[in-house]
Amino acid sequence: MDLEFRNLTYTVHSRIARGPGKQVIKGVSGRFMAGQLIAIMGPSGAGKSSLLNVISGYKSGGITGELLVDGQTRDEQQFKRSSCYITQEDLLQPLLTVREAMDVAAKFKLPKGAKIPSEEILQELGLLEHQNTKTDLLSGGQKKRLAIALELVNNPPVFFLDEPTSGLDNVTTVQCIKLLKQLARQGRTVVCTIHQPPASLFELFDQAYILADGRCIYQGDTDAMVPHLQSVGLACPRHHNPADFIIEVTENSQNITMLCDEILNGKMYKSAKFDTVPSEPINNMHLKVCYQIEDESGETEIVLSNEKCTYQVKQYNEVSNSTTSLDQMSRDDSSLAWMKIQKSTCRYPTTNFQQFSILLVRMLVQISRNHQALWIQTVHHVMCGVLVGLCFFGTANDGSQMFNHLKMCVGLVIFFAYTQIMVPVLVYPQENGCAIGPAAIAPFLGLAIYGFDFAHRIPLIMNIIMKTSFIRCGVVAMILTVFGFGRKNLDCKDTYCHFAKPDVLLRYLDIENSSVWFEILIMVSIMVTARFLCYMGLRWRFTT
Ligand SMILES: Nc1ncnc2c1ncn2[C@@H]1O[C@H](COP(=O)(O)OP(=O)(O)OP(=O)(O)O)[C@@H](O)[C@H]1O
Repeated sequence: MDLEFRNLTYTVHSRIARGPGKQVIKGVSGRFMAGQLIAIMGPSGAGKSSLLNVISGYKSGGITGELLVDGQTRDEQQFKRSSCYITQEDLLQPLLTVREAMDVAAKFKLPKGAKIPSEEILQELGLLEHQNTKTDLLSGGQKKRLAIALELVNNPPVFFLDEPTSGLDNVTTVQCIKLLKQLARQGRTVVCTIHQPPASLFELFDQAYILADGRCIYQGDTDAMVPHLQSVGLACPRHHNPADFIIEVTENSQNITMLCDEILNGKMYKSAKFDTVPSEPINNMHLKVCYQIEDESGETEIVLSNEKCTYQVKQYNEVSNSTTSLDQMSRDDSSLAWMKIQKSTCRYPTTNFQQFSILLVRMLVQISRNHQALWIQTVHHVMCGVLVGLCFFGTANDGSQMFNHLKMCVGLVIFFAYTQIMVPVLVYPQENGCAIGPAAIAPFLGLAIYGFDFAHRIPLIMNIIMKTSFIRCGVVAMILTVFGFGRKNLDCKDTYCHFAKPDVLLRYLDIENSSVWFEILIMVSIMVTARFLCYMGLRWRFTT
């Protein structure tokens, strides 16, 4: 799949300060060809990650310019399904083995019944012997290879990688880049950002795309870069790393302008291979993905390589509203075939329910293996149970202890609310946002205990606001459970116990007309609304 972009700009807007925004990518053009390993390089802050995010479709807001695939304006949805993005941090699921992680990815990405290619891919990427190792115990290089293996499950023709070598030692870095080169040689377009690679690594790349201050200062074959720099009067000293040299020259802003003008901000491509015969694709890795068509009569097999491939797709007949299976024994280019399959299926291979089930099973497996969290929960619950029991021992039926009864109900609900939040805080203290949960609960805690001693005087509007506190709903439901349902009068050892009759307490708290089920309904509604808002927030994040 050949990627192209023309006059691309990307502007970011500050969420705090108003204004025209900052242009991070400034009208660059370029093309990345199938079968090539491409390095996006440049000094820190040049816009490498931003460019990668824009051309991969990871960012879609604040962009102007044209994005093309195989010479045609691209369909963003389809392109996203034809490409993958591997982030700098390896986002691997902890507590799963390598094999399990592969199988989960395959279940997500391949239709039911399709052959799961986990073993084949692990074998090719040298991870088969580690298939029973937990992902968090892998070395940096193995993690990176697993991240690539997970994407290879559905064999997309375009790979984007953000700094794939960061945190790896020299040997592992070379292995990683050689693997990417192998993937590229099989017909994929592999684009990655990289920080000043050593000369030996730099020459492994086919194409370099160098950015400085959001502008393109070089685009072309890696081995054409030094001659190009020399031709514009910037001779790279002998034995000097060309990748370091071009970054060094960007310290002078006049050089940036001159180089940007020379390469027409990416419209020009410098090649050193006009006279050479294109190298034969290395095809020593046969990665196949089988897409099972619904009626199981035809199985589509795509071998992503520079070889031609055969495939069989179902076609939708708009006139008769039916689908017919067409034997398209095509000799198309494999990436074209990939796109056709995506077009013919027009939806994700797994239904929403299947995705939910896969995630649920994965989560349960992870919870059951998270011994630390399970121990924390067990010890925490047992200790709190014993302490609460000791504090309120022998007072359950004592009519003079009304305020202690209320304290117990409030304490238990808060205990359950905070327990759920504290486990992730204790287990993953370094995760972003883990402090937000406990902090966000504080106002609801205030609303939960507000006005217990002047319940009848709380204005209606405040009553409605208090209903938004799920902790209060929990407290009210617990009080109604303990003192409602026709509970008999409590014992009274004093001369007079005002709250010995449970009905008096419920009336005093102004909850005699509430029901446990109504409070539960409100809690469920709050839960559904919160999850819906999270879902909408995530959707919004993914579409901008
Ligand atoms: N959302 C944003 N808001 C404000 N500024 C941004 C935003 N995204 C990027 N920038 C700015 O755009 C410029 C380019 O950022 P980018 O991360 O693309 O650079 P980079 O070349 O990848 O840098 P590095 O190599 O250090 O990771 C930086 O000056 C950065 O501060």
